[in-house]
Amino acid sequence: MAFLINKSQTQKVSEAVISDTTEFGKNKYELEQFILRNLNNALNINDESSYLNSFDIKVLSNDTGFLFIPNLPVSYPIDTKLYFDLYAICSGILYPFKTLLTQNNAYFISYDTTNENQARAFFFPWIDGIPKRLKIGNLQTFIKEKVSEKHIPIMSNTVSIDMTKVVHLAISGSSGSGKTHFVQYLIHCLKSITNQIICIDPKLSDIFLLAKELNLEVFSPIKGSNLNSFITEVNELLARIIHKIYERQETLLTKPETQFERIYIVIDELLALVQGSSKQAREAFSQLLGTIALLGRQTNISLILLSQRFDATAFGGNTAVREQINCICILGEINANTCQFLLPNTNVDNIVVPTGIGTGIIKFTDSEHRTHIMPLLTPTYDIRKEKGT
Ligand SMILES: Nc1ncnc2c1ncn2[C@@H]1O[C@H](COP(=O)(O)OP(=O)(O)OP(=O)(O)O)[C@@H](O)[C@H]1O
Repeated sequence: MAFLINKSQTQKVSEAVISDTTEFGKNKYELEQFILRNLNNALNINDESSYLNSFDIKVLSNDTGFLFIPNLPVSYPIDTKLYFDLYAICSGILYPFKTLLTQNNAYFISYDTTNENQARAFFFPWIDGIPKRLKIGNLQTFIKEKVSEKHIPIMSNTVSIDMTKVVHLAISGSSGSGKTHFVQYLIHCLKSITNQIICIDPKLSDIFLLAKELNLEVFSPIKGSNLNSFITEVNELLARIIHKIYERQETLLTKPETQFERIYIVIDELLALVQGSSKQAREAFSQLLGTIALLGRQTNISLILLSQRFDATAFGGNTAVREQINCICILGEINANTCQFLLPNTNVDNIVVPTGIGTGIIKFTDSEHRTHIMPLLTPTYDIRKEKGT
């Protein structure tokens, strides 16, 4: 059957838009046969196929993904390479009916343990359809009705961020890829939950203006001041936050159940902050940021970091910060180069990323879910319209 493309996903890619997605993909049996047929043709495993009963496909009844079940003995290794070969074939053929969630490693689960030949399977989690952009008419009404700390909607088809599980968040992307638009949305949402948002805007630009408008604490360089004086001011702020962390840790010693109000620290354009500053100021910044990154989880202090490029320089040389970030958004061009620092060891080649402004990929990691990566389209909203300008 020919694939039909969902109109909302084509954006500027093609004018030759066909009709909306059909119902294909809703029928479990039809999907299983479709995947089997394609694997029999495309999978290179010593001429083994489902016709020889060498493997089977099962779509989960709750529509969270499908299983590849090898039927032993088989002549092919059941290893990470096979997992990613299957992923590469299926992510393409399932578009636009399902979006496979990229994994870092082969996702093994046990299947029929009463039969040693089918006791294991590969799991390929997916979301139904393709991620769709959230188009918000009135941001304030939307926030009132839909946003809570546990649920910040990111895309339609129910993709949302649970900020109670996000320890630290990073947004990267080249200039004009939509970082500011996205973080402004997050700040608006977070403001409806807490006033404990501190913004640092080395560019004295959009984040500074938004923070002023929302009455948030904000730090920006004063016109004419040198870079060192600004990073020193930021270092003083971070030292103050670390003091707060230690206070909270002390409280936890005697009252371990204490729930602290989360404090968000938004830092726009990390590179602009560290570049050009003295080595001493940069090292102090790197140590302070590292301490907050490490101790923030326990004490409810979250970093929201933006940068055109993340690398060791952006963190002032302290790559330990990266290990603490559990929600990563990369906007703009997605390739091994743009992803190598934030997503090392991840093959992003087969992720079908939508084109256009405010698109890219998002990776979640939390204690309940396995790490997965999915295409991202950031929400569209128009604040000016609401202000009537
Ligand atoms: N999801 C979106 N929907 C509609 N417009 C968007 C979206 N994301 C970004 N834009 C628009 O694209 C333009 C560039 O976005 P933005 O300023 O956020 O990029 P940026 O990555 O922050 O760039 P820079 O690093 O230069 O500040 C802006 O006009 C913004 O309003």
